[in-house]
Amino acid sequence: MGRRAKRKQGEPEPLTFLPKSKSYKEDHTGKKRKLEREIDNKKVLELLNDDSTEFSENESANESANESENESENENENEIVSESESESETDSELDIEKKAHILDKEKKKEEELANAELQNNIEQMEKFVLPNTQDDENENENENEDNSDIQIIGRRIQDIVGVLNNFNKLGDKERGRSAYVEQLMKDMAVYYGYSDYLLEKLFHLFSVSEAVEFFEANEISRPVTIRTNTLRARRRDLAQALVNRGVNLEPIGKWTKVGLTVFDSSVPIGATPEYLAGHYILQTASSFLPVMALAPQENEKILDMASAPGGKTTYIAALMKNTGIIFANDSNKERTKGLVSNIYRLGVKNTIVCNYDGRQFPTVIGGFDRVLLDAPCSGTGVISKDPSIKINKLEKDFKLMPHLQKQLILSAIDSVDAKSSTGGYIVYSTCSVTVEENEEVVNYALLKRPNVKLVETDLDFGQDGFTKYRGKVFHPSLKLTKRYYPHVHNMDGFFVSKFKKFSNTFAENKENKDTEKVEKVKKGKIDENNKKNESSGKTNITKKSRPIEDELESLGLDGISEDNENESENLESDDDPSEEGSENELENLESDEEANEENCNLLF
Ligand SMILES: C[S@@+](CC[C@H](N)C(=O)[O-])C[C@H]1O[C@@H](n2cnc3c(N)ncnc32)[C@H](O)[C@@H]1O
Repeated sequence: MGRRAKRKQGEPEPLTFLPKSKSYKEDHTGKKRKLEREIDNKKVLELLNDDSTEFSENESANESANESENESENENENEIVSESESESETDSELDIEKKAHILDKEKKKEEELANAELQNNIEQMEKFVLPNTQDDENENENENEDNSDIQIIGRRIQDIVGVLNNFNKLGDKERGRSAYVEQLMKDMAVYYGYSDYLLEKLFHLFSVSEAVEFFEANEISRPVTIRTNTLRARRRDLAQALVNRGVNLEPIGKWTKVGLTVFDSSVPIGATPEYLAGHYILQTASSFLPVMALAPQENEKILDMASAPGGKTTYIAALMKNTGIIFANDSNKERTKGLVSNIYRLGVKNTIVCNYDGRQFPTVIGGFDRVLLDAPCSGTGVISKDPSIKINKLEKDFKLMPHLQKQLILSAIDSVDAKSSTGGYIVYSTCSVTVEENEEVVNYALLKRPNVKLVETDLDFGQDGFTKYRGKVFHPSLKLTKRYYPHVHNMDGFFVSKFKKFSNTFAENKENKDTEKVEKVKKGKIDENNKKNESSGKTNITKKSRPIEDELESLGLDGISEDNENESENLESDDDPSEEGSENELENLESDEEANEENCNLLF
């Protein structure tokens, strides 16, 4: 296990020599932050007044917990509030703006001082020589008897970064920049406790300074965030109820009207009456993004292809106001239990839970208006939550996982009806930041399915996806995909892409189609089924006019309803093709490794 999986007492301080990105610094100011939050709770609630439109009118407000006041009273209250809203908002905004200005000034000053100090350090630094021999190491250790190895490595990381930031002046030209970078990666792998393989993979996503920020951010937990379940509550009412229970919170940011950041709480946030009544779900901020990009509409038919434990499914249901129908699928039967319980708790009534291998979906049911594929992934965006990823993910995983992801993405595309009057969209997301699991998978889908194109995610922040990476060149539209990083956005690392399917056939690109057929024959049964459909010029699309009930009956699935106590048992029927779960699925993929290698090279 990594030596720095969790910072312990006596361990060296975080590497603070680099000016931190704005959002990162803002959100990790500890005690000072907490005091500010306590003063501002009233203002937060005032600012939340405009949330009233969020609540689904279809649901009874009587289901609310303690704050279940008469709904019409609430409506009247809202009207009154909205009359005076602009005035009070302006006042509070002005107040907040003033504070923000003061904070901005302080921050600027701090950054200037930090930069000056950094420059000073660089200038005063003697010419740094890379550690060469064991003797050098021993010498260092003797000089700093009090210091542990890890502290020495920490300091060396700082030194090397200093040199690399001013290589002309401080670097040894003969040895070259790459020798320093190599040493830096070795040291960082030890310091942060990563396998050399993963550290290198992640390191190359960033500039040197940014890489250190990324690895540092992975040592710190992200803020706890919750999503208001608008099927059962308004954010403002929820915030008020939680503040009354001693919870210190504020809206996550302007980009979401349903999210709240919880700074601290005198009650367990996963066991409040509001939680048990389904007014909110604990959900990381970046998990909101794929659903926002999907933009589900009321009365649509939507597939959530890899859905357990249901954070995104239940958000989709809320945006659809419990209308239409969602197929929430997951190949892992065990995990569907959590999905079912979230669906019940949050009052979702438009969702069917099913348990197929997502790669089979086009042979099961098709004709979806939208499909979300929140794909299984290596989890390199959530290392702060699961530090075991630092050493557990092997080279093999970064071949097998993209292989599965590529099969799933084609299946997701084939499950959508391009003729949908309201949709025809596919969102592909992962909580990983590696290029193999993101841009390469999307690029592969574009190549294999010329009947789709990438479109804007409509997410108003995030970094653009890579159009080239370490010698590989992707389709220029990859720029439309979005990347999220812990050190930049103070949320889990995430990737979001959105496709529009504009045709149910893909005869346009004959060359690709032929290549694809050959590969499909290689791959066997599932793809044989697809091939039959393709030769008829169609992807697998169930007629949309067919009543949902018939479709469900033919699948042996009934809707989840409160009347049917045995529902989840029924859903775990024995015709599940993927009982063994994702571990074994990946094992099975090994025989296809050759084909995978081939696919990885198919770049635009
Ligand atoms: C990232 S998690 C999904 C999280 C979920 N979307 C949410 O927001 O709560 C990926 C899921 O994919 C499932 N999975 C793995 N292989 C699959 C496959 N071949 N078909 C369908 N689901 C699969 C895993 O069981 C896991 O629950």
